[in-house]
Amino acid sequence: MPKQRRRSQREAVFSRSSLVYDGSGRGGGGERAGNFSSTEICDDQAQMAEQYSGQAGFLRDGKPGRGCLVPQVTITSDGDSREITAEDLEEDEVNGRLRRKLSNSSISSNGSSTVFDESEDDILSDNETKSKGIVTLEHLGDSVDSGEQSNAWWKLKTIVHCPLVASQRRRLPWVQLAGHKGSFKAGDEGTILKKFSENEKLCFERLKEDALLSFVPGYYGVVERDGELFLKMKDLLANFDLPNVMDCKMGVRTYLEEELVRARVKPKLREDLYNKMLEVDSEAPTAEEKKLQAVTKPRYMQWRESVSSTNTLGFRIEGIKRGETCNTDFKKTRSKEDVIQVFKDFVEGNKNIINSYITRLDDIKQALKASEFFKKHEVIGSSLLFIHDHKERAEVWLIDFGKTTPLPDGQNLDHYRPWEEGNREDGYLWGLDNLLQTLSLLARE
Ligand SMILES: O=P(O)(O)O[C@H]1[C@H](O)[C@@H](OP(=O)(O)O)[C@H](OP(=O)(O)O)[C@@H](OP(=O)(O)O)[C@H]1O
Ligand SMILES: Nc1ncnc2c1ncn2[C@@H]1O[C@H](COP(=O)(O)OP(=O)(O)O)[C@@H](O)[C@H]1O
Repeated sequence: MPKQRRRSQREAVFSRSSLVYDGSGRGGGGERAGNFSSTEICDDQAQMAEQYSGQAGFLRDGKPGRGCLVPQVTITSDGDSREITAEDLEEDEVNGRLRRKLSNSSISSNGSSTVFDESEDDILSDNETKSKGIVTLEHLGDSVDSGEQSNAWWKLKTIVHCPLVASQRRRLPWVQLAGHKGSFKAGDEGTILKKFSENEKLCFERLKEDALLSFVPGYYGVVERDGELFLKMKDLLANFDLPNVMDCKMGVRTYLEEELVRARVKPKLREDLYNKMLEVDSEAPTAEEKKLQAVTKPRYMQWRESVSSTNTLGFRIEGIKRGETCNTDFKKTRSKEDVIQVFKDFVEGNKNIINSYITRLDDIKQALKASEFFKKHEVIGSSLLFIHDHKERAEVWLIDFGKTTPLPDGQNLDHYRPWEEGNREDGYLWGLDNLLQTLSLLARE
């Protein structure tokens, strides 16, 4: 059946369905629950199921967790839809600057890749599918330094026979463990260009004066290439020799509250996300979703959070490049034990590297606590990028501020409190504590 027709049929079915918050915890973030307080990482599934069913939010450090329900956007055949209000629409406008980020679509990203299995077409295409790991960045020939317009992007790969300086050659190929394929281009020496997002640009600008400055990639402004805008930033891999890289997405929530509202107000059924869900677990979609062959984005994101360690630990592993192999198949890496094993493999049991990572994460924690930026922003979908090499050099950086959004004047987050819709908490520091605790366990093994 033609794609277009399939879509309109789905929409017809969907208009009779509704998006409701059922609070049941079915298939989504129901495991992220409250009324729990512990100094331990919470990864015991039975305990989780018992204590958290249908609720959200938990704390460590002995603070009492406040129970709250995870607002879900699942599809049911009957129930009430929320009406669109003028306020909703206004909010939609205000948040329009995030639209580019929110309207990206992607397809599957499971499995691993090596330097050699990225097809030419994939490399050349700019269709914003998900990146699988090792990619070859397009490069803008000579004018990349100047900030001037250029005629066309070329791929570095196509010019490897030309006399390149060593650092350019070493940067081939580049590593992109998460995000959308085609989002990055090669910049001049030691820099990369990321597709422009107004929101991310504002974050980089605000971070210039902030305590976090030395933990985020150097930012060198907006550049235009071939009619497209990019954010120019430091390539964190540039000074490493054959770096090993890990991307850890931070926080207990990976979608903006705005996305939840949008999905209620103007539900968009996504076949690509349904298919990504099926690839991981054919039983995950509800009967209704199976009928529709589609899910909403928040439903997909909540499900991703529940099957990975996002809900239970406040962070999850997105991808790893070790040696010449990339692996982005960590969607079901959920328990503390599994996470420890992945870290152990990543550093090949090297305690010096683990200890360097712990020291750096401790510094990051102190900087986060001192940061005015952090206090005043909801940090969603941001990652910690771990990089080390065979010389035992090890660094951690904060990356991806595409969905980091400022709070209204006067509102602050503590990044520990459980999330309830409206409070905009992200669980970042709770996740960081769990990450530190996980690495400490590994260091003591
Ligand atoms: O990791 P998988 O399971 O593939 O899911 C992806 C990631 O969550 C992306 O976040 P990130 O870019 O941080 O990796 C997200 O992009 P957003 O950041 O735009 O939300 C994608 O949303 P869509 O692009 O809407 O599909 C979503 O499909
Ligand atoms: N400054 C950087 N230096 C080196 N690698 C980076 C840098 N920024 C991003 N990356 C790589 O690109 C991937 C995706 O980056 P990210 O900013 O999260 O993109 P997106 O906004 O599309 O999700 C990361 O997992 C990492 O591998």
